[in-house]
Amino acid sequence: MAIRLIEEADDLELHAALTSRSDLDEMLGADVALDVTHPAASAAIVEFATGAGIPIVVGTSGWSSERITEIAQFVRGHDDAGAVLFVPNFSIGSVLGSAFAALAAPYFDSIEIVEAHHAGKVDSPSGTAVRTAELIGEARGDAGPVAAPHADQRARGQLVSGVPVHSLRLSGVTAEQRVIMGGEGETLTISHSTGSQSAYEQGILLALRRAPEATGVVVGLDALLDLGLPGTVA
Ligand SMILES: NC(=O)C1=CN([C@@H]2O[C@H](COP(=O)(O)OP(=O)(O)OC[C@H]3O[C@@H](n4cnc5c(N)ncnc54)[C@H](OP(=O)(O)O)[C@@H]3O)[C@@H](O)[C@H]2O)C=CC1
Ligand SMILES: O=C(O)C1=N[C@H](C(=O)O)C[C@H](O)C1
Repeated sequence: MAIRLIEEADDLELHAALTSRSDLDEMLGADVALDVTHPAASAAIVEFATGAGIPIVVGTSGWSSERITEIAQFVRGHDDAGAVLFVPNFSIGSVLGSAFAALAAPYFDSIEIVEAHHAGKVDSPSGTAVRTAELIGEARGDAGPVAAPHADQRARGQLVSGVPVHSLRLSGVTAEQRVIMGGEGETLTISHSTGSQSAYEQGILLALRRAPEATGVVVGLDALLDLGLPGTVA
């Protein structure tokens, strides 16, 4: 789908389309790279691109904030390193859903995330859920950590920034996320469903067009949408 988008866009030209059997050197000469591969392959691809001074858009999931910080340190330490734009989710609706969750987070002490993906997804929790939980953690500030009672029990999910995340892997699903918040006598649910991969098209094109002018390491399409969320890794 990414290849088709690039080929169809008047202002973009496909330099090379790599597979798992390609030599990363095929990237050389490109103005921008797009990594949508596999969590086990992504680190080497990103390191190659930044080392070669090629700005890269990373859609591949499975990146921890620790690894992103390491990449940010490398980029900061090398003037000629290519910028890295990590995009946990290319869907505008998903990005807005995460932003709305961050906005509401200080007002609800109980917050949990339930994400569902197709059965072929190899990593969990999803990159989107990790990003959403991190935004919630940051947004809470003085409100302190989310209440996550009995979180030591396995069925209570995996804590990300103190937020329990529950992952479902189901046939018949593309990608879904619900952020459920509990307060005094009420709950608020922020829900997003990806019905088709076409949801990613607008975000992929936006990221590819903006990456060449990016500097350092940027996390989240929200940074390009001027939503005012934390996105630039200092
Ligand atoms: N940010 C976002 O909005 C989205 C992110 N994703 C993420 O993108 C990633 C890919 O997802 P999906 O497209 O469903 O996965 P697929 O398994 O369908 O496709 C992965 C592709 O990556 C290629 N590939 C694997 N390893 C390498 C490598 N070392 N070098 C070059 N190419 C490689 C594979 O090629 P080959 O055929 O040779 O194996 C294959 O074409 C996942 O991490 C997923 O979570 C997915 C959707 C949206
Ligand atoms: O594997 C997928 O399909 C997706 N992965 C990304 C993630 O981990 O959040 C983005 C989207 O949810 C689709």
